[in-house]
Amino acid sequence: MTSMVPVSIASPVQPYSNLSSVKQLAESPGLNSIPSCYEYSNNHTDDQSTASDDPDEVSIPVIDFSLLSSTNLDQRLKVVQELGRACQEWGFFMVVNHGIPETLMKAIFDVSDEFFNLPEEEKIGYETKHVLDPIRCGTSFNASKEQIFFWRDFLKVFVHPEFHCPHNPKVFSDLLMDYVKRTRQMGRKLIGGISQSLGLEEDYIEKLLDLESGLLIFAANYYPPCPQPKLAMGMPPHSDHSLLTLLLQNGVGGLQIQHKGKWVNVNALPNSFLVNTGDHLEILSNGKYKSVLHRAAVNSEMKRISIAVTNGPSLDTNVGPASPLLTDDHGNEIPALYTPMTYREYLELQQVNKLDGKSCLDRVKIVPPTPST
Ligand SMILES: O=C(O)CCC(=O)C(=O)O
Ligand SMILES: [Fe+2]
Repeated sequence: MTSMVPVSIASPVQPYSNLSSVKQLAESPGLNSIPSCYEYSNNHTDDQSTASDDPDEVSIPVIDFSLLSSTNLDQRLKVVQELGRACQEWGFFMVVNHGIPETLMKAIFDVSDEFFNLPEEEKIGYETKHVLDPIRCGTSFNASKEQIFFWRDFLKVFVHPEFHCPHNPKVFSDLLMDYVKRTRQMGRKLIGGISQSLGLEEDYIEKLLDLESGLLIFAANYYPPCPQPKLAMGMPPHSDHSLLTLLLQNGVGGLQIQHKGKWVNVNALPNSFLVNTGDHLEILSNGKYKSVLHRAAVNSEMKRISIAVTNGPSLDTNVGPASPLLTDDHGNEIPALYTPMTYREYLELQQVNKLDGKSCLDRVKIVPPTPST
């Protein structure tokens, strides 16, 4: 069997292959410190607070999903307002009463875990080459571009409008299809509520961004136990490219979001979904609903798996701020703050750069001219 350990422990900085897994490194016998190329905290002094700080845990807004289908209009209006507030004040909320069976949620974790446990040789076929390849497997974020690696392996699969799935484990495909069908419905309903919270028709975003052919990416993140968790980082501060991301974690915390300029820990109620706003909602809402910065810390005790489904526009829809949001109540024009771009172009732009805060979104932001004096 060929060795796929990314770096030798004796000589840490070695040519690195995208295929290598940090899982295999973490399982090397006697590993009690991390190679220097994983020392995030020592190399990001510009990131004012690093994972070595211990952020507070906060209560994030909770949305009762069942109320979005309520026939009681007052109840529905109330939950739409709550959704709008959660998007505007947090960019993050927890969804309960979503109707997705607990057994399916558990099965998705188990099958993802099984995938990461496949021999490295088997995962080679899914080496990450191009951001638009429908099945990609790798480590860190974009290991060919990074000097400091993240303590994370990943699998990313395009599951809509075309459904893809690795051949192994054998049960993956049926489970994933069911999971995607249900999370897609949930995402569309939430986006409908968010559309209304912006004062638009419920199906406005759906139609404008052609969500019938919207791109959904299933991402499983695997963070093995790390001998020096305060030095390493599972995923650095970033915003998601999506409209909305639906996230689950295997009961092990680690997700942190930036709220009012401070990093805070978020933990989900059992069987709830964590939902965050992405860059395309920020663009569409002309900056009203900002995408939220988040990151994943690691720990020394337990492996952590998170499962994200990103809900995005169709790849070829040009997305810019929604035109009804560019006029105020008095009919005055509001300047568009983002340059329209297709989702395809946006994904390619993100991939050629390092994952770095909101740097991709910054490239489509329009800087207003400074008033001449
Ligand atoms: O593991 C987590 O909690 C965060 C994952 C994440 O941010 C992502 O997949 O984009
Ligand atoms: Fe993310």
